[in-house]
Formats: sequence, C-alpha cells, structure tokens
Amino acid sequence: MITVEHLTKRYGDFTAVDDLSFEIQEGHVYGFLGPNGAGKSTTMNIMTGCLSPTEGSVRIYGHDIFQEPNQAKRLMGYLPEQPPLYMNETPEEYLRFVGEAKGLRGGALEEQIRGVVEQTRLQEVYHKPISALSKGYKQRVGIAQALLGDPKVVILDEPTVGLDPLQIIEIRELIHQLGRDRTVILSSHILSEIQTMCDQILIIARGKLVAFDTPEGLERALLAPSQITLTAEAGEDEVREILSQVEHVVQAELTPREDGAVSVRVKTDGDSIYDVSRAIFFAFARRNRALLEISLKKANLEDIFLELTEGAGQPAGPEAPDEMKEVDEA
Ligand SMILES: Nc1ncnc2c1ncn2[C@@H]1O[C@H](COP(=O)(O)OP(=O)(O)OP(=O)(O)O)[C@@H](O)[C@H]1O
Repeated sequence: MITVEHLTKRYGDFTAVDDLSFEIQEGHVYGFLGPNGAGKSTTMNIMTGCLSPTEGSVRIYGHDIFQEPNQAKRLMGYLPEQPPLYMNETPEEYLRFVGEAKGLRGGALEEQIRGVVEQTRLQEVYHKPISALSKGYKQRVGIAQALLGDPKVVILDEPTVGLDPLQIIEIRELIHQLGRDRTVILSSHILSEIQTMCDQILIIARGKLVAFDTPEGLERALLAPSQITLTAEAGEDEVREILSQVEHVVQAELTPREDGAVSVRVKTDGDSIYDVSRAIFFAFARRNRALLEISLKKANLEDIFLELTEGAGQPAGPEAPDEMKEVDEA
C-alpha cells in the first residue's frame, strides 16, 4: 500500500536519506527507530509530500506522492515533529480550518470533527485557546487534525517527545486505538517506545535502513552473536589457548582479577549458545582448570539497536545526552 523506492535526500554534499526502499502493508503499527539525525523526519516529510526527494519515489496505494499529490495526500494524515498549530485559535476553530482545507464541508465536516474530538478526548479543552493547553493536549490537537478526512494511514513524527510520563501513557493508548482500524507509522529515538507501540520496526541509521522486522524477528535474527561470560582459574595465556580450541568462539576479552582468576567475555557465532558454553566447560575441565562461573547473555533488542546504530547519534543540543540516556536505560 505504501511503496518507497530508492529514496535519497541530499543537502549539498550531505546525504540525510540514503537509498531507502521498503513497503508498508495495511493493518500494522510501524515504528521508525533511530538516533537523532538518522533521517526519520526527512523520510516522513518526503513520504507525506512536504519535501521533495533528490532521488526515488513514494507511492501511496499506487498514487505517486508528487505526480498525484491530491489522491495520495487524501489517504494520509500527518503529525509533523512541530505541528503548525495556531496558538490563538481554539481546537474547535483550528480543526474546522484544517477540515475545510482537506475539503470537508457542512454535515460531513461537523461529524468528522465530533468523531476526532471524541477519539482524542479533547472535549474538555475544546473552547480554550491552544496557547493555554498542556503539551499533551496540544499533541492531541495535532493528532486530531491528522485524523480529519478519515485517512487510511496516519504518520506521526515523534508523537510523545516532550510529554510527561502520564501524557506519554495517554498518547500511547491513543496510538494503540488508532492502530485497530488504520495503519500507523510513527517515529522515535527511544527503543522502549517503539517496542511498546509497534509490531513492525524499521531501524534507520545515517539515512540508511539497517533493519526491518517484527520486534521478535529482530531479536531472533540477531541472536546468534551472543555473549558468554566466564571466570576461569587459569593464567591469561592458558585461557586464550583453551578458548582458541573451541569451535564458534570468535572473540574473547580477558580481564585479570585480583585473586588471580581471569574474567572473560566470549562472543560466539554458533547457532546454539548452549552448545558453545558446554564445549567451553569441557575444554577447561579437560585441562583440569576450574570455571568459577559461567553465564549466558542472549542479545536483546536494545543490544541490536545499539550495535546497528553505533556512532550514528548526533548530539543535537543540550537535551541530546538525556534523550539518548533513555535509550540506554530502555
Ligand atoms: N534543511 C536541511 N539542511 C541541511 N541539513 C538538514 C536539513 N534538514 C535536515 N538536515 C540534516 O539531515 C539529517 C537528518 O535529519 P532528520 O531531521 O531527518 O533526522 P531525524 O532522524 O528525524 O532526527 P531527529 O529525531 O533529531 O529529528 C540531520 O543530520 C539533519 O541535520
């Protein structure tokens, strides 16, 4: 239903979006996940026809976003990163203005406004100036305008950024509801957010699509290089030698301990981390060397995200370190 082919956006010598191709199917909640500056907003702006690409195409249900913009845009609702809200207006005035701009009139307009106000629970603030609303309510007004016209696809750029924890929960619930009867595409640089809300994840780093799968699929596909940590009662050289004889051990990082033992982080490329750990256990036993501890660590989505996007984050002002910290703690 949405086909993105070889999308590229360059600003001078800088490539913000680099040959992105993917397909979005109906009935899922998709998450664009990537660090600040990865190219998520640029991609969304191009997909919604707000920005032209340097190369590539976007088709919405077969309609090219630049050749048939009216047909394509009618099928999409968009909440940009900074929604153009008119602060002096009330949600009522603003939604009427957006609805009319989308071609709605008379009874159909009234009915649509009533529907989106109910869905986004704006009743309480309907007649207050937008400038007086909390960030959470402003965001709901932004989502309400995206829903006008009953689009099949709703695209939300960082819908929870800047909200407090309670507001985040409310917006998540709203997105969950939206996902029941339409396709939702949202972006975030926070892994836990994408994991909670989306059933399909696209990881974007340095303008490239580096992974596209379900959360479970991503974990499964990238499980193989898992880690084993162990502590052995042996000298460093001997530990190295023993491990070099174990099949599927691809890397070993040794840290000598004060008590003379050695702690080791082992990376494997084996299908079964259990088989590799068993082989390590017997390799030490054959040499009469004790393993004081051995533990297995499977990769999780956070490891995968950090590995795929390593070094791709761009500190974007004073808030960036805290925002990235959320990824670390996810
Ligand atoms: N008009 C522009 N001129 C030059 N560079 C730009 C322009 N717009 C975006 N960029 C750069 O393109 C890259 C991608 O930006 P984009 O906003 O798409 O990233 P993002 O993944 O949405 O990140 P964020 O979460 O910080 O918004 C960034 O390095 C940004 O600085």
